[in-house]
Amino acid sequence: MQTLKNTSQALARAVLGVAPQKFFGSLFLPGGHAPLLSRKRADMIISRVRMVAGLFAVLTPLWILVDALVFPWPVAGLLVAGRVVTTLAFALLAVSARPSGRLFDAYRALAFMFSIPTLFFIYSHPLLSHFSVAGPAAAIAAGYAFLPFVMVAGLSVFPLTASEGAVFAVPVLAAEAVIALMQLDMLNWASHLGAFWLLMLIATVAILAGMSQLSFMMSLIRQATHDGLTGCFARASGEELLEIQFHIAERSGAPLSLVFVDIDHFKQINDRFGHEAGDRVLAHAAQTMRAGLRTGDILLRWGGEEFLLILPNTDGATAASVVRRLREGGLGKRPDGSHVTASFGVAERAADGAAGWPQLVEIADQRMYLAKIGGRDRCVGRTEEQHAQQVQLA
Ligand SMILES: Nc1nc2c(ncn2[C@@H]2O[C@H](COP(=O)(O)OP(=O)(O)OP(=O)(O)O)[C@@H](O)[C@H]2O)c(=O)[nH]1
Repeated sequence: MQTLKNTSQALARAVLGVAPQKFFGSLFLPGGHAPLLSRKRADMIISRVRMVAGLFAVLTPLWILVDALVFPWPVAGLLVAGRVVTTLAFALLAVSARPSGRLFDAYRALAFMFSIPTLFFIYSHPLLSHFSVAGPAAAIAAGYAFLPFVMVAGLSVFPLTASEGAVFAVPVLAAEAVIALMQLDMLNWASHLGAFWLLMLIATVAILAGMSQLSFMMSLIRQATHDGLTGCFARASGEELLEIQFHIAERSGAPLSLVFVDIDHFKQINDRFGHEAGDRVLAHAAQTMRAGLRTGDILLRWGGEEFLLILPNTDGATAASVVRRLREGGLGKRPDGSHVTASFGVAERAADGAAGWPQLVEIADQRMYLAKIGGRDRCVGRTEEQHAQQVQLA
């Protein structure tokens, strides 16, 4: 049974290029899955929309020559007018779509892009059927009927989930169905049904291609944004996440806590047991911390043996209880069998009046330092800091 499972997994991996769980994980990826992924995906979609729109803004007017040469008047004139409008729409899209990091803008750009050829198809197809053309014009007109096939195949260019791909394919399929219904008296049922079936198959393959792009993109982003040793977010991507979370909290007025974590006497591990043993301790401590967090909490490696814990929608008191839970669970063991401990500094955006995320990090860092000088293996938050100040004054 296990062999069968392994073989089918290996087969699926060979076909899909990634583990099937990862591939199908991208099926219904919600927009807010990870703010970083959403941002990068939105920008990639918009830059591809710009590229495709720019390409068609150049290619569409070139085809005017073919229309003018092949079709009789007034069909040629009407087609040329349609192409001029189409060209202008593509050009407008190519210059106006700007990467904003927002998925909504990416969806809007995609919808605009797909609606241009769909409307041209709805406009041109009845036109060509109405004025019956013959000879080379008839051959070219028959080719124009394949425009919806090109459109659904174009879905494969974008890193989309299955549901997103389906949403963008449906209007094209609907346009094909409407056109077919309008012409039922002229052409036979079977050929329309066959064409529709083929269109659906191409849409399915294009959506699968878009999903595998998304899956590939997700693994590339993961590699680029995560620290190889600990699997936590790396500092650069972590700073981006901090900025996003800080703005979200500022806009909504929600609390946002930050915990600065620094492993105690880590240098001794390296010095006594070697760098590799130190690496193992670091990786294990990070893994233990991650396992103790809620989904939505973010752990990033700030550098060396320092970590930052971003806790959205969490006030200072709750953050302190999160730290208590982490400390109780332990951070693993040193090679000599003693417990790994750390010093923690907690800061909260509103309570500490931080003007920006760098200031919030600075406050948490200072409190972590207070925890170090207070004897290590402890947590210092706003209350403990105030208490220490009162003791100093007294
Ligand atoms: N093995 C390993 N060591 C690292 C890594 N990054 C940083 N270090 C080491 O971590 C040590 C940090 O030492 P210190 O900053 O003196 O801090 P500490 O020994 O933990 O002492 P306190 O923080 O004061 O408790 C240095 O020796 C670094 O070389 C890493 O990726 N792997």
